Amino acid sequence: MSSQIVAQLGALKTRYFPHGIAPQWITIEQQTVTLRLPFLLSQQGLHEVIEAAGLSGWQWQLAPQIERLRNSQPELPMRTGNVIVVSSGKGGVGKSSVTVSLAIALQQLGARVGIIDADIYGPSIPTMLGRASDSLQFTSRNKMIPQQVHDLQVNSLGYLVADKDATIWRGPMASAALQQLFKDTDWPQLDYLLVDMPPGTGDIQLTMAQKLPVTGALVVTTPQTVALADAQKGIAMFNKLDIPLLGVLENMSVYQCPSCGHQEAIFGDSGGAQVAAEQGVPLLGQWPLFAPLRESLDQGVPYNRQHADSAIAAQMRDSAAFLTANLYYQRHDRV
Ligand SMILES: Nc1ncnc2c1ncn2[C@@H]1O[C@H](COP(=O)(O)OP(=O)(O)OP(=O)(O)O)[C@@H](O)[C@H]1O
Repeated sequence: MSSQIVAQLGALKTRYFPHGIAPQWITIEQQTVTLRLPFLLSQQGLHEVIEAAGLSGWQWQLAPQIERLRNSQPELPMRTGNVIVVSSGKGGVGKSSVTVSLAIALQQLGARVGIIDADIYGPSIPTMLGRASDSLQFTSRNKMIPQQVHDLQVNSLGYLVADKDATIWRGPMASAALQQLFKDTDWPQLDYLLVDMPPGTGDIQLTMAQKLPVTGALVVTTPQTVALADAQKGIAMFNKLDIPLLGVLENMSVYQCPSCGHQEAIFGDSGGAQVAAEQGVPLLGQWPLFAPLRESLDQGVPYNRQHADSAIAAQMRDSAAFLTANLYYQRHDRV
């Protein structure tokens, strides 16, 4: 029976498992199938697998064993796990909100997660996570101790300099500051480290991306035409740097009324999906413009942390899990 299930799962072709599930990821004991995947899987993803394999009579369990993948600078010592840069061609599309929400979602799925806030134009992560006025502590060896907020490990330019000081920095200073946040922080063992980059695709972003050991990148956009053109520039930038593009996340896809749940495509329809299709990269998700999301971030408690059981929090976990699967498939064949 076990070998039959392993064969059935191996032959599956789903969104998450374009090549099926490898036999070494599956353990079967009594009536329980355990998936020890090298990336994360959401409940929705697991449900898809169970349905597609026709194995709903079994107990299922996820025990992820996240793999540390090759990055753009393999010679650097790595405690920080897989480094994922979050970028946007255009400001204000919700890059920082997406970074925070994805970090919470990854952590809810069982990963150890850190965030570097390198947005020199407005390091907003400390505000979104609360405790913005906390100052950094240092180890006896003068390394920065990351802030521990909502079970995430965080360091931000916002903890180091006043907003207005960082905004006038030029490329080399911004790049040096990012490297310092990366190298001079006493990061614990992490599975994923998300880097909130400054918006845009100019020299600053290019240099910053080149100096980090990057495992993969994602581009955040809204469905607006102007944001889409900028998203394409972002994709081109990562292609030029030979950094795997993990996908496009369409934020503020539709306006969702907090009272009745009605959805309205006020910024246009599925633009992010079109860009993803044109560029041949995955669409990681289409998140609604949802006022309670902004309100909770303004109060320093991310919405999906506060409402972990909500439909939006589940959608965010699905995007986060899909991101990790794409990261694995893009990097694994070259490890
Ligand atoms: N899906 C959403 N629903 C509601 N509000 C959102 C959503 N995404 C982002 N926002 C809000 O929009 C504003 C801008 O978002 P955010 O600061 O994350 O954008 P950004 O792209 O990082 O901006 P910047 O270019 O300044 O770095 C914030 O007030 C945020 O709370």
